[in-house]
Amino acid sequence: MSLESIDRVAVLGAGNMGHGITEVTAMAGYDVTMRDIKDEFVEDGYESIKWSLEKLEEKEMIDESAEEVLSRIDTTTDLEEAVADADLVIEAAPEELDLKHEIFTDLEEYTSGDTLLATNTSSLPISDIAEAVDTPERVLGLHFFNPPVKMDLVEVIYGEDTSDEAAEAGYEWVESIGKTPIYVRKDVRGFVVNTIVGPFGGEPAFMVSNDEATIREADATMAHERGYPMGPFELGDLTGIDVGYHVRKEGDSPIPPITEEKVEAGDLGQKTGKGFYDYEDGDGADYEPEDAGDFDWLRVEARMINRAAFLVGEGVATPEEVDTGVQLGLGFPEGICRRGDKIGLETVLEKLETLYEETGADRFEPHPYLEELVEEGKTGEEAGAGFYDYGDDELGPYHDLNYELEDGVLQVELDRPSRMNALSEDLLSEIDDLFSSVDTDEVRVATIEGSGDRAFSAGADISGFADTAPTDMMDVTPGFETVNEFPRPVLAKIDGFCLGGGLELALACDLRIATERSSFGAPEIGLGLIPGGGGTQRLTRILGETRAKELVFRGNHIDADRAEDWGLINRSVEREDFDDTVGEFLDDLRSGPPIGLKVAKKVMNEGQDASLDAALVMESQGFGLLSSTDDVLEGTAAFAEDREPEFEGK
Ligand SMILES: C/C=C/C(=O)SCCNC(=O)CCNC(=O)[C@H](O)C(C)(C)COP(=O)(O)OP(=O)(O)OC[C@H]1O[C@@H](n2cnc3c(N)ncnc32)[C@H](O)[C@@H]1OP(=O)(O)O
Repeated sequence: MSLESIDRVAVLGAGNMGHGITEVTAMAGYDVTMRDIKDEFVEDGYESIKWSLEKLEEKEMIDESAEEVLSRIDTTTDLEEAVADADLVIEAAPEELDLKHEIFTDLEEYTSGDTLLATNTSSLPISDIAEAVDTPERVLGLHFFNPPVKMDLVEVIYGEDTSDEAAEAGYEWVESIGKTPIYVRKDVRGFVVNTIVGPFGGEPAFMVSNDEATIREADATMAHERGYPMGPFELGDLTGIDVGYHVRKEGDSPIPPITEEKVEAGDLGQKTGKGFYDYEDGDGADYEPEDAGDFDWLRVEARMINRAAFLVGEGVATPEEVDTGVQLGLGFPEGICRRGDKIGLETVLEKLETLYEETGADRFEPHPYLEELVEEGKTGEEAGAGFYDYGDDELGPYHDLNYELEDGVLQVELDRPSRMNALSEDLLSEIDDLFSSVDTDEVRVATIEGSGDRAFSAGADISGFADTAPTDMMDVTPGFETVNEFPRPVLAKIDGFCLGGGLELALACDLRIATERSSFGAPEIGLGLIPGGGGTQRLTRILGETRAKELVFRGNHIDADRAEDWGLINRSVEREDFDDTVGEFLDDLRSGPPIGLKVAKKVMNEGQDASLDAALVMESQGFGLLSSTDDVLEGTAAFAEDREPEFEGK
């Protein structure tokens, strides 16, 4: 049982999750059979896949045609036929344990002992489902999020008997389809993501029930001040108030009175036209930033951080896994462990202790792991350690970016795919920190790219704006300047949206290569703003006033071909040629003379703002300085000997 042994996949269920999983599996190049119990279910699922693939093809988000992807999908209503040759089966049937038992009993009969058996359940224990088979070691959870085509995260869940071999094969398979897996090492209710999200909706509902807050206060604070993609009540209305209600009921968790009232009245949210907000006779979730008041957000976040302490302390997941889970699965602006470390775990613990003392409610009882961290003085970033270690003997830890330094190439990936790699305060300071602390002797060239398949970066993180002081908003530039002044060439690899602050970051790089589908713009004017990370100045210098003003004043996007035509980027290339073109640039830059490139960059950057006379002096000083380097001796010797030079940066 390994990734190499997985060629054919069967997905059982053609509903929202089933057909979505089928689609992403086929998109990754696997042959897949989608099975449901009735022809009409299978046909509906297939039509939805076809529609979605055609949209993706239209937007150039897939490298092949919709037809080619569809040619890898078979459909059937016959379970045995669907799974007979499958190496991996993913069950995505309704959430009824008896039904899943029936399916897994049949799977034991129809599949070979080597077939990996996965369930996409979001609420049933994997171990309970695995009871139906004699070989529970090959049963695991692969929990996709809705819709699978859009959502990057998959939880890979161990049941009590799941073997490491099976879990690893599942994990690697998830990576092979371009999704991000996280391990859930124990079969806990809610796995990782739903464990954390519980208090996000639940605690504000208790507070409103107790007249300690209003719905609008809670939503406005959490969305506009704490940066969550939407307020807890808006979220409840969107997912269905009854859904959260049933999860609590099944888990024997106390139910907030307001939730109970809504369910009893049949006001279940958007689907019934009314929930916490009125969508028929009212304006829906119409809260505004000024509704925030003094809502006690710490009470909500302290409970989520306590749940994170449970997950980490009990060995269910690492802080990195918890944080990846909430960012990709829930669109949280940053990881919840990271947030705890920033708030200070002693503050979190104190909040929980006070509430526990005042109310006696179990949900506030601090988890021993949280107490342990605080007792050991690991109270967060300021103390140098918390959930994470912030020791300063190495780079990072970085939460919003990834980097790799190999063979002289520093590859930096902006890692906030659920927010289109929008530049949060953290991400900006991590860029600043990395480019100012990395050992430049080890680096010959750096690249910056976005993670996910949609954007280089869609600009500064708008969700943080309402709560940001004007002085902090003006703090965008230092990170970009560090990149601009980095003594090695920096190349922006752009595939997708490159907007606002994202464009400004790309402009701070020396070279820009983009895929044809990419688009560029300075949309800040639409927000009542102007570019604040060097955009007004660098655009004018690079494009000239006419084109720069068009971009800044109109706020429109231009495509990559026009961007190349205007000189905004060096190359616009087809996606399939992207890596090769970048590779050709990198080969030249990596083998070029480090000091020569450094001086060229400095003189060209600084010369732009000097008079021509002064700039020419800078150039000749640089020229003179280089003439005494070993690299120049090597370059001229290599020329005379008709060989490639080997520059050492001396
Ligand atoms: C000094 C610098 C200042 C600035 O940079 S100001 C910001 C300038 N940038 C912008 O104004 C661009 C804002 N974004 C957009 O216009 C759109 O997005 C796109 C055109 C890039 C894509 O649109 P679509 O395909 O419909 O996707 P989606 O649902 O809007 O975005 C997917 C998720 O990404 C989040 N997101 C996108 N851009 C930002 C951003 N700049 N800050 C924070 N989040 C962003 C969204 O909210 C959403 O998230 P969810 O799925 O949770 O709803």
